[in-house]
Amino acid sequence: MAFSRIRTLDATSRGILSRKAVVMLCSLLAPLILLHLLTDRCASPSPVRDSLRSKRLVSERSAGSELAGHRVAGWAADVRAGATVWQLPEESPALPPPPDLVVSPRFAGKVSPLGEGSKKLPQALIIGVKKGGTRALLEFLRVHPDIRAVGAEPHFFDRNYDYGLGWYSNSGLRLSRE
Ligand SMILES: Nc1ncnc2c1ncn2[C@@H]1O[C@H](COP(=O)(O)OS(=O)(=O)O)[C@@H](OP(=O)(O)O)[C@H]1O
Repeated sequence: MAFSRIRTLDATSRGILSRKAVVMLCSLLAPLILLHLLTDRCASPSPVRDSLRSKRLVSERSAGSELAGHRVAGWAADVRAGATVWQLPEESPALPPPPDLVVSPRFAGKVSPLGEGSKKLPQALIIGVKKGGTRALLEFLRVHPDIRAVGAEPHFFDRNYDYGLGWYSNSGLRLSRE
């Protein structure tokens, strides 16, 4: 009698346990599947970006050379890498007109002791997180007589990359000395 009661209890607890296991498994799998779907969605290519970056151009290192149309010859990245791959836009029909660079009133007119120069791509970039002290670094570097620094942050890599190097080099900034 007592033995059969124990067997009945065991069967019941086994059922409860298996149901709990199924529920736990589902609650573990559901967020994983959701995460997978979300990451897939984020990683899916943008049609605009794809159409803009369909053309690739390998530029060889050539210090001091200038950008001519879609032909890129040399830049600071080349100095480090030896050669770099640029994805240049063939056309930009879907993009809004490129933004004008707005120079902060604090730095307006502060170009460099070198005065105006020709439009060239920069030979060095300052990259940093917000409030990381990049402005202070820029201002220290600007004091050097051989360094010409921009007064506005072009935000080329984070906001305006799709406008291409043409926009970057012709964005109204005189970036380096002739
Ligand atoms: N050397 C040094 N040591 C400690 N802190 C420093 C230094 N140089 C700049 N700062 C502080 O950095 C803040 C500005 O950083 P950013 O120029 O990157 O600002 S911004 O994100 O571009 O607006 C700004 O901080 P806040 O004054 O709190 O805004 C600066 O005071």
